[in-house]
Amino acid sequence: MLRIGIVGARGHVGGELIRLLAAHPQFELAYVTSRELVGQPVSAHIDGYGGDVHYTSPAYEDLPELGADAVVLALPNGKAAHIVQQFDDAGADAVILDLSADYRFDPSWYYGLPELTRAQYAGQRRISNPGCYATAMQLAIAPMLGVLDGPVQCFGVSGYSGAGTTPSDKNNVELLRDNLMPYALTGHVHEREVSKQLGHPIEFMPHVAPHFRGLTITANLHLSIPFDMDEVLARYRGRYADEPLVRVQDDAPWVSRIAGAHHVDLGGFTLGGDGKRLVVVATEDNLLKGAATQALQNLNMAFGFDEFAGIPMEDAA
Ligand SMILES: NC(=O)C1=CN([C@@H]2O[C@H](COP(=O)(O)OP(=O)(O)OC[C@H]3O[C@@H](n4cnc5c(N)ncnc54)[C@H](OP(=O)(O)O)[C@@H]3O)[C@@H](O)[C@H]2O)C=CC1
Ligand SMILES: CC(=O)N[C@@H](CCC(=O)OP(=O)(O)O)C(=O)O
Repeated sequence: MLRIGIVGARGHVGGELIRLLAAHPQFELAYVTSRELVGQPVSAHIDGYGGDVHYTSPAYEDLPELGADAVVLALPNGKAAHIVQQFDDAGADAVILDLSADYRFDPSWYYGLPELTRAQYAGQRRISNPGCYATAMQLAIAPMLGVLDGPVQCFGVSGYSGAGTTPSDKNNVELLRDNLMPYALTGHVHEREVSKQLGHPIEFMPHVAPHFRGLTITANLHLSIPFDMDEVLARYRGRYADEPLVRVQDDAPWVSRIAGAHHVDLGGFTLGGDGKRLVVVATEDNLLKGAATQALQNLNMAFGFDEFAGIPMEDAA
């Protein structure tokens, strides 16, 4: 068994990753850290986890000595560099997978959105996991690259688990009740992330809603040549035909149906009258394909396992 450490395991994403790793045939938990839950059994906090691992809170300087084969950083943005430095200083060769935005713009790290980037995986030991909205946006837009005319507009709505556990307006259930909260309407980090990764400008307008998990992206694509619906569907179905975690459907997907699922749904394809404006809807569980499930795909790849090992495959609706 390969041993995986999770730094920041109290969080929403860390919790999902604990569940996935505990059920994985080739991985086991080396350690899970939380300052707040130190000493407590993981089984008291994670439904369905029956192991005997307890939360610990080692000094970051001591992490390289703990001997995990891979370390997952599930901390808020801005915390990763100091930890990476400890591994560099110790000459420790563990795989490091960072869930935050800290290394998504660093070309020396592999950017792991496997459906779009796995051909670029060449044994890198440093892996940056994409943002949740950024995953959905890239999968929704990628099949039309090359026939886009101008920026793509993306209207996003996320459940409040996307805002993490550190208290803020965006995860305050009182402020969110009966509400839709717009934020970062230009310049969100995922706008820059998607524009860079696709090599095409996108304009992203995020909102947070009262539900807990799951996000919707409605993408508005202006096209350089007219398309009919059969051509659009052929592009999407062809591109994702062999991808178990990307499903293409005719109807617009609903966020209420994606919570707890490991894949992304794409659908609701609608063309304007001249065939040169396309609207596409994507839904995704931000904590799963938007974070933990994608991290597991990347860890599987890093250790040469089947990319989908340990990922539950739901039946298509
Ligand atoms: N939530 C989501 O939908 C997604 C999140 N991500 C990214 O994944 C990472 C984790 O997200 P999420 O689980 O939501 O975050 P949470 O806020 O839920 O959890 C953060 C974790 O980090 C620890 N932590 C919090 N503040 C600090 C601090 N100042 N210094 C050190 N440790 C701290 C917490 O544990 P403790 O305080 O007990 O030590 C906790 O374990 C983030 O980088 C996020 O951007 C990526 C995609 C989707
Ligand atoms: C609702 C909400 O606040 N969502 C987060 C996105 C979560 C995520 O994927 O953020 P990272 O890029 O930090 O990993 C946000 O907009 O920043």
